[in-house]
Amino acid sequence: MAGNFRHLRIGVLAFQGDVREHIHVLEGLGAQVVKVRRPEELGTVDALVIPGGESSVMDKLVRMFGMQQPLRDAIAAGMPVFGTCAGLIMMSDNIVDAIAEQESLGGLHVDVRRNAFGTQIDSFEVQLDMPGVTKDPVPATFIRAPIVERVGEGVRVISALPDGRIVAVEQGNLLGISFHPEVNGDSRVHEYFLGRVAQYVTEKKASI
Ligand SMILES: NC(=O)CC[C@H](N)C(=O)O
Repeated sequence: MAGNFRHLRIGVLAFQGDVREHIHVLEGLGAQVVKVRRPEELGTVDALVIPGGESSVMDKLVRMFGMQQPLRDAIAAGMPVFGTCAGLIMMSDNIVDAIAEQESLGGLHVDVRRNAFGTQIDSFEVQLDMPGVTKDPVPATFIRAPIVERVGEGVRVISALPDGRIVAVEQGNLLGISFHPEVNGDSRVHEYFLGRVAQYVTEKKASI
């Protein structure tokens, strides 16, 4: 394992979705992990993971628990956030096919399309190049996955499928990925994120 992440306190937004899988990978990398459902819990973490699941349900729960504004504030304040699949949808400024009343948190300047590969049968796994994130390709599992249809200012495309569809982006401290790096027993994408968080925490301390 490359970094030492013991000093990092990582929140996983724990309303819905594959919370447990993310916790497993993050703890395996040595980070302290807490489930986040309340503003007080969000206030204790260095960074946040928004898991995969169902974005419309997650959105409802986020609003019901009074977490929409605190999460928007945290993103605006520069907190590193890593969203996978539904998590990417939650971070996006615009959901082109949002279901009625569905809102996102926004912050990540992209347009995203939900279920872009069709329905459940269109779950698949590929080996994906992620230059700048990992040296070798990562196994990427797509489950009713979204794609990024437009990237705005300051957004870097990290990975695209061979046909050009964008499946991973980064904008400052925000990392959004269409697939599920937490389900393959491969922790390299999380390790990359924790490396970014470590850098952020060091810079934040230096500026105080
Ligand atoms: N695996 C996933 O997170 C699927 C995302 C789901 N299709 C949504 O719209 O939220």
